[in-house]
Amino acid sequence: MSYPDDIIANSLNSPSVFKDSYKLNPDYIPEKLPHRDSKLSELTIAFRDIVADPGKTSVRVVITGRTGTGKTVTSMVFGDRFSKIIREKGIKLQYIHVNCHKQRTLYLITQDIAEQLKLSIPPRGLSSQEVFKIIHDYLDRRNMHIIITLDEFDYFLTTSSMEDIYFLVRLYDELAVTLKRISYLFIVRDISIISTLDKTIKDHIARNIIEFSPYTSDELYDILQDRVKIAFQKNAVTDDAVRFIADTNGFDKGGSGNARLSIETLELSGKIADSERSPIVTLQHAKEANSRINQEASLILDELKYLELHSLLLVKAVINLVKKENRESFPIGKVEEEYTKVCDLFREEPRRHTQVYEYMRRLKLMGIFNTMQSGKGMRGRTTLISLTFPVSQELDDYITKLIGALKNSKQE
Ligand SMILES: Nc1ncnc2c1ncn2[C@@H]1O[C@H](COP(=O)(O)OP(=O)(O)OP(=O)(O)O)[C@@H](O)[C@H]1O
Repeated sequence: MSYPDDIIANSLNSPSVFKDSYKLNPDYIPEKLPHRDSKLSELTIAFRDIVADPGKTSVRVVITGRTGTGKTVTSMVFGDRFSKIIREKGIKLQYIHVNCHKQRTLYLITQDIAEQLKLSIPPRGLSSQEVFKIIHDYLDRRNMHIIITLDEFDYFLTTSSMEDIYFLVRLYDELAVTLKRISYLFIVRDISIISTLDKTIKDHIARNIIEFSPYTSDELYDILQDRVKIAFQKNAVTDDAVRFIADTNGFDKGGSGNARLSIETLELSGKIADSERSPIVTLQHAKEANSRINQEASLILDELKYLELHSLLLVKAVINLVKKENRESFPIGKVEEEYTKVCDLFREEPRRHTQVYEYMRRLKLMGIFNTMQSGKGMRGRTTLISLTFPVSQELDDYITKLIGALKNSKQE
């Protein structure tokens, strides 16, 4: 065979550490969910009113937690199994999962729900309210109940009109029905978005909040070992490699506690091993994969080095808030308040309000801060600030060191 076909054919047939790499894909739903048994149980308890007295109440549950903590996968597994078990008890229940980031408007959400119910809706001319009425009539005719999961609900709350939020959440104030056939599971990354909502909306949502904590390194280790068993050849991944990935991402060791990132690192480690024609995934492969995945984060660390003192104090303020409150975004006023405290701690005179806002604007332009308008459903609109990168103990120490160095150089 001639060049370059020989290379391609050779690589195509070269051995692989993978047995079934699809099982590392984000869309793959694993059979087991280590360390989420208690969440499956909490969800069941929250929704069991549907079984006790079908149609009496519309259950509302909120799942909250950082990215990669298993919110989506756990709710999908729960929905699938719960509806099957309930069906065996003679209650027709369907689980419907809608991603509000993909279906960005109330109209698209209702269309998606109808589609999942295999209900054909005339393509044009009907309002979302009318579509909901058709859905409800359909459920009545079939004597069915549904749990609608609105994943990435933060997006809906921040982009939709007050009217649409009201309608969706307060559904049964608007629809005159005898049996409440629709229950909701709302998934939000940041619970503060709920606490700043109007009381009339909040009361309909925040009755039952289930929190998903970031995974510890031991928890990630178990999750990764499960994937190693199903996705890799026997004995192809060293224990050192798995332990390393679990330790760098474990929340208790200063990582973000993100299972997605950990699985991605495992997959990349395998690809690197394959490209080197190594029959096993070693610690070195895991380290290489980790540094490639974290390259973006290290670019940000580089930028932080060149910040002036008060921008650093602002970054430190947000880090403090993330650690204290275990969430990601904060109203701008709260950040300024924390900044004043940080200044006190470092014996620095805080800058004036307008100057602080100018620093924040620059941090946003540099890609260090993210800003987002709070939802229309919130009392008064405010800007919410978050960091564009995950907080770790290492980062916190690094910023403190940079602040110390700048203060020293000022005194000299
Ligand atoms: N306990 C677990 N056991 C096995 N796999 C898990 C577990 N938790 C999460 N995962 C896997 O980690 C990845 C991320 O999980 P998932 O999408 O559910 O997180 P999430 O909390 O919804 O994240 P985001 O907020 O970014 O949407 C998926 O591939 C999922 O299968």
